[in-house]
Amino acid sequence: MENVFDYEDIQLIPAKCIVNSRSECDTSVTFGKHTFKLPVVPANMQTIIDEKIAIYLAENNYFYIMHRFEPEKRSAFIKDMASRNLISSISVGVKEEEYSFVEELTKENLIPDYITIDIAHGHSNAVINMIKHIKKHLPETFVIAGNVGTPEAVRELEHAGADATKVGIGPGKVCITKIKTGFGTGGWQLAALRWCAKAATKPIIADGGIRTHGDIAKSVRFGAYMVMIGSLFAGHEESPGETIEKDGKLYKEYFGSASEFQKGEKKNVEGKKMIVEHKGSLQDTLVEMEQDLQSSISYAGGNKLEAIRTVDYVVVKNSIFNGDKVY
Ligand SMILES: NC(=O)C1=CN([C@@H]2O[C@H](COP(=O)(O)OP(=O)(O)OC[C@H]3O[C@@H](n4cnc5c(N)ncnc54)[C@H](OP(=O)(O)O)[C@@H]3O)[C@@H](O)[C@H]2O)C=CC1
Ligand SMILES: Nc1nc2c(ncn2[C@@H]2O[C@H](COP(=O)(O)O)[C@@H](O)[C@H]2O)c(=O)[nH]1
Repeated sequence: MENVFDYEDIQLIPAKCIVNSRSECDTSVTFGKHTFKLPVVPANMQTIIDEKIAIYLAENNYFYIMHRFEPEKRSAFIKDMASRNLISSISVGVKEEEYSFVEELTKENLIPDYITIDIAHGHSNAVINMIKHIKKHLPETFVIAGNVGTPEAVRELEHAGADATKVGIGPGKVCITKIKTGFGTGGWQLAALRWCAKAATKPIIADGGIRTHGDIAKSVRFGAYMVMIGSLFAGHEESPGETIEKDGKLYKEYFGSASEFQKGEKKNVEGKKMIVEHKGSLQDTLVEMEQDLQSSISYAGGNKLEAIRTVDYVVVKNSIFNGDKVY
């Protein structure tokens, strides 16, 4: 495999500006039947999203994916979102009870707009069978399947009926898959995204490893239609979980979906728990993300997100921050 690189190793090359103000640049993206303000989705993790945040995001035209760790709440959630005339977007696993859950949704005529199959190793028959099951019972629902890290996996999941695939095994901030198993796209996530995008005929979500807003533009350049982000969304006022005070500073917890803390047992643990600095309001971060992405579009020499997809780039091997801290 040639050209292995990650976010840190790449700089996009500016093209002649065609706008008079960054505010003229349009960051919106169409994903499935809907158009959203940003090509960004907060990770479907329990310390990143809850019902209240989902409503806020949907009301304000941002894409969201509800996590699957309170399975009994999902039907009521879909009903509630429908009663508010908002999109519904949920996650499922692949265990036996999830098959019955999908069938129940059909019986109750609860049709989610989006379902994400949220599994660590998505290149598997378990995921292929679940895609087929959802497409059989809920044919109108847009199915996102993952996670994967190879073109073969993207092709197989698309062939099974997935409407989008999610790329990223091991690059996450609270991930320890790379350490515990020796496998994954950690350290070369951006190159893996590029590799997968070349094979994809449907949209790809880049998942994990985003550390700066510029990484969103880089993901778009290398083939992402959506970018899933955990750690940058953790620690906000609205984020689920307790605020912790330590040495006079405020923090919030962020834990992996495969952490011992999430699982409640020490079995196949591939995630950890950490605390992150309290960041203020989610809305401020979303606005800053939009402004930064508008600026990226202007540097790409366009006024729409599409302009970023074709910009030139250079590989600067781990040197773009010159040893500086990111912020
Ligand atoms: N993006 C990433 O890099 C990663 C993300 N995660 C997140 O952690 C959460 C838990 O993930 P996951 O463990 O898949 O979900 P589950 O714990 O729900 O497991 C789903 C099913 O798949 C089986 N399974 C899980 N991993 C493997 C594997 N490597 N090979 C064969 N079978 C497997 C499990 O059986 P059994 O447990 O008996 O093996 C179980 O039956 C998810 O939210 C996922 O997104 C976890 C790791 C990596
Ligand atoms: N290996 C693990 N990966 C995990 C776990 N929980 C979540 N995730 C993945 O991380 C991203 C978020 O990454 P970030 O760099 O933006 O913080 C998330 O969307 C999942 O794909 C876990 O326990 N283990």
